[in-house]
Amino acid sequence: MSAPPTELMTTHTEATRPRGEELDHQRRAITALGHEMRALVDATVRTAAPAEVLHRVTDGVRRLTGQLTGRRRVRGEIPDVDEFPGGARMYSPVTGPGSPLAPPMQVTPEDDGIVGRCTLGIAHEGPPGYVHGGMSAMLLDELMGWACYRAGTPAMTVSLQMRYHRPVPVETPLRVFAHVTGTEDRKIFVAGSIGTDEDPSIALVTADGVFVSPDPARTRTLFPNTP
Ligand SMILES: CCCCCCCCCC(=O)SCCNC(=O)CCNC(=O)[C@H](O)C(C)(C)COP(=O)(O)OP(=O)(O)OC[C@H]1O[C@@H](n2cnc3c(N)ncnc32)[C@H](O)[C@@H]1OP(=O)(O)O
Repeated sequence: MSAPPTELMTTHTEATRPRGEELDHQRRAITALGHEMRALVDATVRTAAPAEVLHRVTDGVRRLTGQLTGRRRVRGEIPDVDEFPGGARMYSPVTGPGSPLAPPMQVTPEDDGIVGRCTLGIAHEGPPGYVHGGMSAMLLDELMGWACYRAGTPAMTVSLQMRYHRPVPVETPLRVFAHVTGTEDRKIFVAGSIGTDEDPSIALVTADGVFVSPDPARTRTLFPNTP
């Protein structure tokens, strides 16, 4: 019998999902590769190497990509190493230690809200020396989503109003903050800000968001692979 098309394959069953030591081992390996990939991204956007070197590196990277074989995750599939919603997301573009795109931001609950810490690099630059405005929105959107989850209501952004007061420096430890300011039925109102770790009292960027907790039927349609 031939193998089913990749897009029809299901995720691992509960019985085959890695646990304990095996899960830790897999997550450490994912984190190590993510770390090296971020170093590669940083080197890629900084280098002034001549074209011959870039061509040689391109060939090497293509060979490495070819080694990442095995079954490939398909759209909507929740990785076996993740806990969704509200737990580890190894490949999140914001918090995922396995993502070459993520800073990654470390998230810690605090009494009055939720805090994210990260340092962005030149790969995240907009104006020279400063963070791209879309990156600031991405950090805040993610952390404001965490604030909703922490308040007991996983929710999705329906509106995010950004205010850019001062430019956010790259290569500088940042403190992102989010807290729920109110709720109204399925709507959650969240405020957020970005400052530097050194002087978090100066808000460089602030945001007001409206999040909506989808009703159960909508959640099942949007996330059919959620346990
Ligand atoms: C579930 C947890 C997942 C967490 C993952 C991490 C998330 C990180 C943050 C994100 O990046 S989320 C990704 C970006 N957001 C989206 O893709 C959401 C796209 N929007 C939708 O899919 C639907 O709008 C949604 C499922 C969220 C809600 O659809 P529903 O059909 O359940 O709700 P409905 O449209 O009836 O709206 C509910 C209420 O919100 C109100 N509303 C909708 N859009 C609004 C808006 N833009 N501003 C203010 N209020 C708004 C709407 O008027 C209504 O108010 P009332 O009940 O008082 O009438």
